[in-house]
Amino acid sequence: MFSLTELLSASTHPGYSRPCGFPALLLTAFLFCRIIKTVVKTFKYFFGVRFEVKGLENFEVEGPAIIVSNHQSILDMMGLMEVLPDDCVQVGKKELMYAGTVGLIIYLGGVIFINRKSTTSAKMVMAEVAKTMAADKVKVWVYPEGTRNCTGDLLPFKKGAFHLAVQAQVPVIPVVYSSFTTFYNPKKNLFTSGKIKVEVLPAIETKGLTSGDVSDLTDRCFRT
Ligand SMILES: CCCCCCCCCCCCCC(=O)SCCNC(=O)CCNC(=O)[C@H](O)C(C)(C)COP(=O)(O)OP(=O)(O)OC[C@H]1O[C@@H](n2cnc3c(N)ncnc32)[C@H](O)[C@@H]1OP(=O)(O)O
Ligand SMILES: CCCCCCCC/C=C\CCCCCCCC(=O)OC[C@@H](O)COP(=O)(O)O
Repeated sequence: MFSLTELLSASTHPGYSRPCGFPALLLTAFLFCRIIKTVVKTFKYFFGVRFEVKGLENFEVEGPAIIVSNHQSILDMMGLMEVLPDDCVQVGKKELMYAGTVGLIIYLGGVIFINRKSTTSAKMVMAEVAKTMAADKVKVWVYPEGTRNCTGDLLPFKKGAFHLAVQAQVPVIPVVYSSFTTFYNPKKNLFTSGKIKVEVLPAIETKGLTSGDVSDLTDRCFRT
């Protein structure tokens, strides 16, 4: 069994690709996130993007949880910095790790990388996370659409996040970003000033649910 700390550092996990020996532990992630949050929060004024955050109290559930949110573009990451709990790691595609400086930031920020091209490997990593997130007392943020989508609508949810919640028997907390379509051009990656609403919704319990309930749980979260 691998702890989250191991998953974030020099894992020898067969389905997990993180260069060995690089000390990106949870504490590093925590400290690093603090720095990035401060920088991004300062820069948002320069970019003219404003945020209206609601429901932050819904993060105050006891113990770990799975957070799921929609994912429209890199702009989400600015909103993320407004709400990201200190005790939270994120799940991301492994290609991000190789994205130069951004990859390094993401790596140090404590992202758990999955290989979307290998269902078996992605499931294996998520199963390890499910086993250890309680001991590590962390929340795990997953983008259940599995890719960026800037149409103003939601893509169907993939079920990994919900399997994870059921396996770990932890609540799911949905987070919703309002649509960027009015001020963001995804093709050119350009945006004008605008306001983004970010709402943290009440937790959905999974205690007592089994793998047979995952589809219903996925639908329920999709509809909220
Ligand atoms: C502040 C510091 C800064 C640092 C931070 C900066 C920000 C960084 C932010 C980074 C942002 C990064 C943002 C990003 O990078 S977003 C992209 C990466 N994230 C994701 O892809 C997450 C969402 N994807 C999933 O959950 C997928 O389901 C996975 C990837 C797991 C598999 O997808 P795949 O397409 O291969 O397969 P499938 O979904 O058709 O599923 C196939 C079958 O398997 C079942 N199944 C699925 N999972 C599990 C499981 N765990 N245990 C048991 N079973 C499981 C499932 O029910 C289905 O069976 P059935 O139901 O049909 O019978
Ligand atoms: C000029 C823009 C200013 C935006 C401010 C960004 C805030 C900086 C904070 C953190 C460091 C950068 C993190 C960038 C993370 C990008 C994550 C991302 O968007 O990955 C795409 C992936 O999910 C899905 O990939 P595909 O849509 O399937 O391919």
